[in-house]
Amino acid sequence: MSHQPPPLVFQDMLTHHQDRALLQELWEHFPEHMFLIRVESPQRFVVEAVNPAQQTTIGYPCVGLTIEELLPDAEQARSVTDHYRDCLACDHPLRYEEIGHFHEESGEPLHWLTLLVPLHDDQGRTTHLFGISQNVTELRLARQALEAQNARLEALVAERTAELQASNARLEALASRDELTGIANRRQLITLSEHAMQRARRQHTPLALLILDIDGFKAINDTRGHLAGDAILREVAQTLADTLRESDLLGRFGGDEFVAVLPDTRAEDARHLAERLRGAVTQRCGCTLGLGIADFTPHDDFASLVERADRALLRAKRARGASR
Ligand SMILES: Nc1nc2c(ncn2[C@@H]2O[C@H](COP(=O)(O)OP(=O)(O)OP(=O)(O)O)[C@@H](O)[C@H]2O)c(=O)[nH]1
Repeated sequence: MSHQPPPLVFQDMLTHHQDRALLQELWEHFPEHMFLIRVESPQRFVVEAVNPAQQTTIGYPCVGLTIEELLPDAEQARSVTDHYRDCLACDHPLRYEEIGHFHEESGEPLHWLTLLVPLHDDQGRTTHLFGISQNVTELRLARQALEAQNARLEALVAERTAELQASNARLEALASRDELTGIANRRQLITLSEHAMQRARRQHTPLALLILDIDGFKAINDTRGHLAGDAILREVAQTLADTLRESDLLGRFGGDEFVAVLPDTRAEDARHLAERLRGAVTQRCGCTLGLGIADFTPHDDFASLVERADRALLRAKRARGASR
């Protein structure tokens, strides 16, 4: 198969002589490496010529050397000849980046961006590979430094975000917890109770609300002091939390009043549980509890439910006062 050489780039503008002169100028003065490799076989590549820029870098006569002789590092030589074979196989200009240097004792490896062009004879056989190599080490090192800097920044942002999330979680916990007892505060109790009531309404399930109030707490404070009063509030909260189920909600409603919301619980079961709570508090905290219970109806909201439980608590207190 005969192979038509492509027309010269400048054939319409330059004479053949000028064309050659231009190539000669480029070869002599181009600041990047230019080289011509003779393809003796797909396994054997020999340096045919290097331009002055590349000759300066190499520093010793290299024309006539095979790639293995030219490059001291066997792996680097293999990588280069692999690129040459790729170029032969695709029979098309090839661009690639490689890392390496010409001298064994050189320090940090250099990065080269290379364009390789197959050159053909009249029969279309690839006899030579023409290459231009640009030293892009500074560019690559700058890119690596930028990537490292980006990675550091990303790590810093991730660290700050985690800190922020943790402090948000702490703030949220602080905003939703009663400082003295650690159980839900009134605001949190109302929010959670509204959700529980919505579920009860939707699923037609029972729900009960208990108000528990420490009997004669003012007298405890007055006789044993506020710190002792605080300790009792903490003990009562802990005892109530220990006795209730995981799914029940418990909060400090204010002063010496606690509210428990019991999802999936009928009035009768709520009464039994309330007695258990009172028994546990009497036993563990050395005080007694007044109690009011309200059963949820679909028309209730938190306020109406609390109001009924509060009235029941007052009635119970009055009844106990009258019976004393
Ligand atoms: N130690 C302490 N006392 C508190 C706290 N919050 C409210 N109190 C006190 O709790 C007492 C509640 O008094 P009352 O509402 O009259 O209740 P009580 O003395 O238990 O009366 P009854 O409920 O009728 O038995 C008041 O003296 C408040 O000052 C607190 O965080 N710590």
